[in-house]
Amino acid sequence: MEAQAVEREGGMNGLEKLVLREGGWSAEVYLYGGHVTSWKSSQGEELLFLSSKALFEPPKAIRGGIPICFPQFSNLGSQQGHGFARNRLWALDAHPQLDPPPNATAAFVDLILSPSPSPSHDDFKAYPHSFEYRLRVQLGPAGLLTLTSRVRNTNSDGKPFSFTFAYHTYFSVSDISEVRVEGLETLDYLDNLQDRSRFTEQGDAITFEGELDRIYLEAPRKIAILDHEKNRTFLVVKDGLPDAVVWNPWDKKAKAMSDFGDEEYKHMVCVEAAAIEDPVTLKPTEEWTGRLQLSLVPNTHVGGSLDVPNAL
Ligand SMILES: O=P(O)(O)OC[C@H]1O[C@@H](O)[C@H](O)[C@@H](O)[C@@H]1O
Repeated sequence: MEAQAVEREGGMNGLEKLVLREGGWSAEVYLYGGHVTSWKSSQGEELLFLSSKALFEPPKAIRGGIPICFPQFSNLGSQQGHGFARNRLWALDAHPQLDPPPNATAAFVDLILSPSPSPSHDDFKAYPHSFEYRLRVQLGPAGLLTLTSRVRNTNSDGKPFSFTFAYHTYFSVSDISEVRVEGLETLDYLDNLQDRSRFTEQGDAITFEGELDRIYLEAPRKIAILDHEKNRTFLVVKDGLPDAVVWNPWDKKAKAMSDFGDEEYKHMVCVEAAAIEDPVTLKPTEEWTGRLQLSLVPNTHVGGSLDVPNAL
């Protein structure tokens, strides 16, 4: 369903996108991947990182914005890396099952990942389950960007299924060496650069001096990304998503990625709200909801009094 402040436009390479506008802010969502590629402040400043080399060429995932990793995070299973949702064409959801937001000024769009394909389709062979995946992207007052994912098991064979998941958000930052991620201190993490061995975070914040690729376990609901140079903080609020991934490829890996500029690692950081260590398991008719809320606040530490909208 499209609210009034939403327009359908042609995007890169003829791929369709939806543009949400609210109070001078805007966000863009491609049907390809159900992928948010832009979130701009009322000053017109882009807040998400999108690579200048992003391809917008199916079946390659778009490098930047907010890819959706489903039904598998990374290579944790037999699926393609980060699952198939980010490189499928989603559709507008004609029958959204969420009520319109109570705030009448919010712009929102409801998408659905095409219902499970026939048994002969490669996706079904890789993930032989019937599901409905509905995504609402909403832009509210003061630019609050909310992504709500709802996955329902529609298997008629009585079988449960499991998945891992991440909102793989790429944030735009002025200079990665000046960035602090707060809220993950003292947590256990799995280090993707060391065979996912388990460690405990020792620092009082995460800072970046080289490649970093970690899955923080049972992370708190709020995580802050402080950008000193810009004097601003991104606030990530997650519900239904216990874990958090922090990733920066740094110079060597940046050079090895064909859809990423050699120097672009300096201006991005991924902080991903995720469900990884304990996969989500749904019995038939059961539904899971995972919600991500992004907002921008003046430089604030995560312990401070931040205005966080209600939980699920
Ligand atoms: O290149 P991809 O498939 O988009 O993945 C990018 C990165 O995604 C992160 O979530 C992973 O932790 C990294 O290991 C990975 O390199």
